[in-house]
Amino acid sequence: MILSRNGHQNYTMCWLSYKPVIKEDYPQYVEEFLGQIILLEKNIYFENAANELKKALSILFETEPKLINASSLYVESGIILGKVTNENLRGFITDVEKEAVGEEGFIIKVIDENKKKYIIVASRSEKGIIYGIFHLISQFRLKVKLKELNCIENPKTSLRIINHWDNMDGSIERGYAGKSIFFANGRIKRNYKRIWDYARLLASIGINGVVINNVNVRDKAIWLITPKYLNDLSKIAEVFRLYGIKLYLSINFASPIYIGGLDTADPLDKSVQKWWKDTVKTIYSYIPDFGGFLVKADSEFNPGPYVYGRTHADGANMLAEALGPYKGIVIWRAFVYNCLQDWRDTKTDRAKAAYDNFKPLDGKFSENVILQIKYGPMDFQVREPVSPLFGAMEKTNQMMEFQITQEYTGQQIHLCYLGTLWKEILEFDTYCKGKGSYVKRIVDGSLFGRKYAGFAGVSNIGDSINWTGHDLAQANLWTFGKLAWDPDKKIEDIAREWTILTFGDDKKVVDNILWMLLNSHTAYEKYTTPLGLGWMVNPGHHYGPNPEGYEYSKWGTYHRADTKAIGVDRTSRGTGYTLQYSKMWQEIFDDINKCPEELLLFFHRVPYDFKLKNGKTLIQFMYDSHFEGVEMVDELIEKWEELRGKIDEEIFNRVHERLKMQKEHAIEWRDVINTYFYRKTGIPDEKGRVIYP
Ligand SMILES: CO[C@H]1[C@H](O)[C@@H](O)[C@H](O)O[C@@H]1C(=O)O
Repeated sequence: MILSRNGHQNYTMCWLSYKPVIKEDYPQYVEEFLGQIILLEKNIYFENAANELKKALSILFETEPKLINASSLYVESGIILGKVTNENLRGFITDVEKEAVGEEGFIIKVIDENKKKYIIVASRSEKGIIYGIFHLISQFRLKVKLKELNCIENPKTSLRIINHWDNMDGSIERGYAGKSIFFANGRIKRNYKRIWDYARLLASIGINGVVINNVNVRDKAIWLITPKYLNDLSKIAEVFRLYGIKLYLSINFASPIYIGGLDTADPLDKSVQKWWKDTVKTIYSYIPDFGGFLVKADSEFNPGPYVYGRTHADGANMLAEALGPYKGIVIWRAFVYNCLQDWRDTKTDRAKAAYDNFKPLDGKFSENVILQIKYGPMDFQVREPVSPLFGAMEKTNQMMEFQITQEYTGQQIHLCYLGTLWKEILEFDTYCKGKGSYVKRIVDGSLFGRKYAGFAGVSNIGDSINWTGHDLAQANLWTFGKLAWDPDKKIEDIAREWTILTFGDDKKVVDNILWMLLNSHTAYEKYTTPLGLGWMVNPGHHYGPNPEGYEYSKWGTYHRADTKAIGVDRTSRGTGYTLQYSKMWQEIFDDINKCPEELLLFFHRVPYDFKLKNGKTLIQFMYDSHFEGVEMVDELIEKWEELRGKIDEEIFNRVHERLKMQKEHAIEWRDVINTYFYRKTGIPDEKGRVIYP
């Protein structure tokens, strides 16, 4: 539902757009249990959670539940909010249950006795209660039965952070949903209402941290860590805090030079160390629960410790020491590679860079440093193997970096649901400690017993009416949060829940949208760069096909197609990239017949007449894949058109428009890529379809 244009709110609330439930559909517990909200704790976090609940109930069930601040339980029914340790809950929550609720977790427990009818939502701390309340609200909306409300939930990961690549002029690097909600014209915006609603959206999916500025920290953004901006930042932090979310900032490693007037940023220099300590102290005087720094160092022209002949551990640990006393953390990105390569150099392999730079530093990072690693070794392509760093650094805290914004996956013009890909990544078994060494167990910290671990997602939101440009791209944000909370959750369930909460539970609506989501990544992969090929995009903005767009440039992303073969030999006989994996995967990836086919061209140089598993030649597979991909877009459009009249008209039309653009651009991909291969090889399509000469 779009809210008033001339009024206050000109944006939707995505999956939090509550609609009244029709009376006949009211669950039987509405009358008996939802008459009042009983607040057992007196603090703003619990009060805020109670207000969220009250607001939701009043829309969903047209009730006006009374809000009772109580120090004892004198009423006989209602929803109770309290801490698990609250005296009044003794007798209702067992010791075992109490123990099972962690720092950010919650329990929902139904008491259905003769005289007592309670739904208890209890958390250990101020942080967990908002998660519990949002969970309960969504259970109501999903029409979950009374008995099934009982649950204990704890996030499996400690860090669930959104990374904004927002610049202070209001632009967003790789943003496809409008302008920044945080910055404009070199200043911090004061639109707390939108930030408030953003905090609500994030808390409802379990996010607990947000980095609001771009990792490329330039110009004015370098000064965000100074009193010039800290006052305004503290206001933003205050809004987020209410929803259990900590504020983090990206920093420029050379700040001591830019801001401090020093002539070095050498991490081992005493004056540099002191400068950072003073700066951090000032930050915490404004924002007492400041999360910490995110750092892109020695990467794509950003300064870093290499400039001074120091290691990344030297750099990260210096900052960690400054932040440590305040429980702050340093999130250090592993996206470090040579971006001044020469295409004639076939020895350097960009895929090897992260491992080569960081593996030797395992065990050298301080306790409050976390290495943030992109899911694959290159750069968020439609398909890449899992980065070999996962599993290779037993003594280092690690985080998974996913790109929610669709830089290489259709820029929110194309529907490309990323949950299916992310799930595959998380389920990958690295074998680093034998069978069962899943990526999800590395990034939740359990495999190596790390306290700090988790997920970072590059934001796909902006100030557009629906936050994400493409309405269905909201599903990517939702899914990121849900997977970060619990990487074991089934992806179909995550997608289904989003669909119902966003569009209602009409069977056709749910079936069709679910099909669209779950098949869209496959479609995109088929009509763009299948088999692990990747890239082939227009340089700079990265939208649309350009087979040799990056082929002779400095960025090191070559596919090296000639008239006979395509792909890079990354086996132990080639660049040696496969040697970065555990023995078992080395052998599989090394062998062209065992290598998972969807990654074939990532690992191997393959002749066009090579026979794939289904008997097709590589070239014929390429042609077929591109035609099939476009046909799948036709199906996406069909599925959507069947929902006309069942979906809010404005949203329907917006998505419809984008799907039509997707079709047009998918055709362009198909024709440009197929033509490229036809020209290279001279081999015609055996089905005789039109491939442009
Ligand atoms: C923020 O810079 C981005 C850059 O825009 C993007 O094209 C590249 O993929 O990755 C960089 C990174 O992840 O640092």
